[in-house]
Amino acid sequence: MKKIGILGGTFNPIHHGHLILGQTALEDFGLDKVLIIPTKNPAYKKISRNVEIEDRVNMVKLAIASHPGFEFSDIELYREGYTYTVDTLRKLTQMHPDAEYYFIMGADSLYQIESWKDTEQILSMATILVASRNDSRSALDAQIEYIQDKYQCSICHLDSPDLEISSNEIRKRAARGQSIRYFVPEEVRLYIERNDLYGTE
Ligand SMILES: Nc1ncnc2c1ncn2[C@@H]1O[C@H](COP(=O)(O)OP(=O)(O)OP(=O)(O)O)[C@@H](O)[C@H]1O
Ligand SMILES: O=C(O)c1ccc[n+]([C@@H]2O[C@H](COP(=O)([O-])O)[C@@H](O)[C@H]2O)c1
Repeated sequence: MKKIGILGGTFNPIHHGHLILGQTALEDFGLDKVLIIPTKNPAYKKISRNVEIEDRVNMVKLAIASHPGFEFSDIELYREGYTYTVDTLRKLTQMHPDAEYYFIMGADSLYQIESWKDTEQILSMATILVASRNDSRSALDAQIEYIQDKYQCSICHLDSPDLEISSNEIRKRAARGQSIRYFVPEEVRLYIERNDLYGTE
């Protein structure tokens, strides 16, 4: 049975925190591949600086181009209305009913997961792999236990290096004129600069 990882995100922009998270999941859980899925229209989050979905997609494609274990997926790009994970998982399980799905996330997402649409359904269709994000390990363990007990689902801790990198910080650095070199892959940095995505407001 194929083991498929899913790494969804706003990716505004994609950065090394995302890539190392996906790579750790791929390796530590013996996944066959990780689908990198840009979220087109999040219900819960404004797209800062109104960066177009085309730019977020282009940056994802540049970031993962050389990695055979990562696969870009457009599954959320052609859906009307808000983008929900439950719809993505339903579609994937319909298309490949014989695969096992692993939804990869940082701790902030697990703390929010009960506010997501159809949490219980999501947790019945995928195993969650969660990494801490410079937060307390004991608080994350408590959240894992709470969600597992409440929904009788499977959540595994992902032992990924804690990298204090966020898209928000990258946008702020770029707007202040600070370098974002090494926060993102070089091709992504050049794309951001060429298209002045986060330049001074
Ligand atoms: N440095 C990181 N370490 C671990 N997980 C991360 C890291 N950055 C992002 N993630 C996870 O990747 C997924 C997609 O994240 P997203 O695209 O929102 O990036 P972000 O850096 O959190 O963005 P923003 O700063 O704009 O909120 C989320 O589950 C998030 O928790
Ligand atoms: O389905 C939902 O209700 C839902 C609510 C918040 C986040 N998500 C998903 O969680 C992933 C990370 O989201 P974000 O906001 O951290 O970029 C991405 O795939 C989102 O579509 C999904």
